[in-house]
Amino acid sequence: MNEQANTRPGCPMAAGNDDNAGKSAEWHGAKLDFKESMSYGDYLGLDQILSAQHPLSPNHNEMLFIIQHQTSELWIKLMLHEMQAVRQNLRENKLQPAFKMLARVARIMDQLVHAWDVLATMTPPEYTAIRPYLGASSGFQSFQYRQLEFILGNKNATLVGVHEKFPEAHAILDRELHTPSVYDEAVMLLARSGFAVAPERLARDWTRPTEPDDSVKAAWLGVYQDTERHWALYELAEKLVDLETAFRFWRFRHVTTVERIIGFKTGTGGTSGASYLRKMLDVVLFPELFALRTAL
Ligand code: HEM
Ligand SMILES: N[C@@H](CC(=O)c1ccccc1NC=O)C(=O)O
Repeated sequence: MNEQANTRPGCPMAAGNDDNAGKSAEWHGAKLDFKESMSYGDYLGLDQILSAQHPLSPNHNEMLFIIQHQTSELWIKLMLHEMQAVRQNLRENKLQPAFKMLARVARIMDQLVHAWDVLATMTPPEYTAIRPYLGASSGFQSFQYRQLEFILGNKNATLVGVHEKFPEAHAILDRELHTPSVYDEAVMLLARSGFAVAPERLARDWTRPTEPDDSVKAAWLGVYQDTERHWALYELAEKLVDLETAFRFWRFRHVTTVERIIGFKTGTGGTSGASYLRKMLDVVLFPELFALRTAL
């Protein structure tokens, strides 16, 4: 008798099978009784995660829409966790751990870029059936996404107000707005490494988005002109460029997927929709790292 067939959990042949009579359930030595100890689902909080999908429409495709966003939010949560640690490591001049985390964040972003392929299986009529149920909700109100933009330096004080309804999220975002970004920390590291960064750049208004600075450009140029001497800063610069490149692809896939699904309709969040998202393609997170390349 094939052991695999008759001892598979839930296999009707297992129940009452003579080979198993009188024996307690067994499967390749695996622990099967979790009445008293922590199981997979307990550890991962799957009760909460898997009971958090509440489609509002009768449309089959809404489950895809919900899960696509929920998984994106989970990955954004991890990116924030990593980027906060990157910022702290840069402050402490610990570059090696920061490199590992930056590489991880870039790979997560790549994964989110490819995730658009799944959502793009949803056609305009399929989405049109769901859209009326979304009301005024929009990804524009994603608090974690806004925090990610802020930690990367794309600050925007006006958008913090969106989260006033949720004091905890609002406080976190407001703190992030006032905190130097990961890129600001990289610039401070350049200064600590002996590069002449303008004092105004080192004590700027942190609530403003990153603006290109000639002294920072000259410093990064110095790094790229003598990579042997400044290897760690060179590696940091390239990791940041990797991350920004992945983020640019994400923005591009967002706008092209949106154009494919809703064309040029106004967004549920109140913006012009695809045209607004196209403008966001002009955002440059780490301006000097791209500008210096022309001078090499
Ligand atoms: C059918 C799919 C989607 C459509 C039609 C769509 C549409 C839009 C539109 C029109 C906007 C502009 C804001 C507005 O007025 O609503 C927007 C913003 C946004 N969406 Fe989506 N979106 C889709 C999927 C996603 C997914 C999967 C995510 C991932 C989390 C996402 C995240 C965001 C974010 C973060 C913003 C704000 C961007 C910014 O302010 O720069 N969207 N989306
Ligand atoms: N802004 C989208 C709606 C939308 O995409 C959305 C709505 C609720 C939750 C997440 C969403 N995704 C990204 O914006 C629209 O205008 O159709």
